[in-house]
Amino acid sequence: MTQSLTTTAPDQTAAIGPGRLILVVGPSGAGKDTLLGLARAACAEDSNIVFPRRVITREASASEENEEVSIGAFQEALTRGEYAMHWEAHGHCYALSRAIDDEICAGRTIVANVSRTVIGAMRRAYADVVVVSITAPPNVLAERLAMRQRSSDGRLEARLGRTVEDAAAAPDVTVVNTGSAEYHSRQLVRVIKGGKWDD
Ligand SMILES: Nc1ncnc2c1ncn2[C@@H]1O[C@H](COP(=O)(O)OP(=O)(O)OP(=O)(O)O)[C@@H](O)[C@H]1O
Ligand SMILES: O=P(O)(O)OC[C@H]1O[C@H](OP(=O)(O)O)[C@H](O)[C@@H]1O
Repeated sequence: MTQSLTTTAPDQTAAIGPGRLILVVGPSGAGKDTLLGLARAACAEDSNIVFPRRVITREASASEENEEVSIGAFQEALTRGEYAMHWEAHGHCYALSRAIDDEICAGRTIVANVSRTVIGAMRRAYADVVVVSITAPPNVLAERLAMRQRSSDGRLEARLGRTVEDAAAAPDVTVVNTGSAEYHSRQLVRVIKGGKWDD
């Protein structure tokens, strides 16, 4: 497990700051949205911590209030440069709006569940990036996805089989989410607030 919480982009003049960008990543079923939901509630009183809604080409559901867009609207917004980052996975397109850049320029902390494929580019684009990997053993992932029964998930074997091989995707902090979600969400909150995470 690694604990160097801050990554400084090589070209400080070009990087967007001074606020922090916290990227929560990990395999499907690890518990990213669960821990983020609990952390969001714990940070509700702090207006300097922002959990932006993701833009996704799928319907919003009980497990996530994403901004739902059609594939056409997504591509038009992308062409207009409206997204700070975007990626594709599991047959859907995802993005975070450029509005996060204004928040980061104002010194706020942005916390979001993103693809491991965007980490390298985000480390270069932003001045203060922290990557938090949420993980669990493969059998736990399989059990959790089977239990979740989200209708838009598609074939669970495909979700479980997805891997991202990218040296730039190495996390700063790893949370093995096999204890209680409440316990691990408190670890995430400590990272979000800039403290030691495993006290
Ligand atoms: N610590 C935990 N203990 C038990 N169950 C958990 C824990 N964390 C999450 N879960 C459950 O595991 C399932 C998957 O969690 P969640 O949807 O948060 O994963 P995810 O990493 O966001 O997955 P995806 O990338 O597919 O969206 C959910 O049903 C959730 O309730
Ligand atoms: O495997 P990689 O590329 O790291 O992650 C891809 C995407 O998979 C999950 O999407 P969903 O919210 O389950 O649809 C994550 O939230 C992430 O956005």
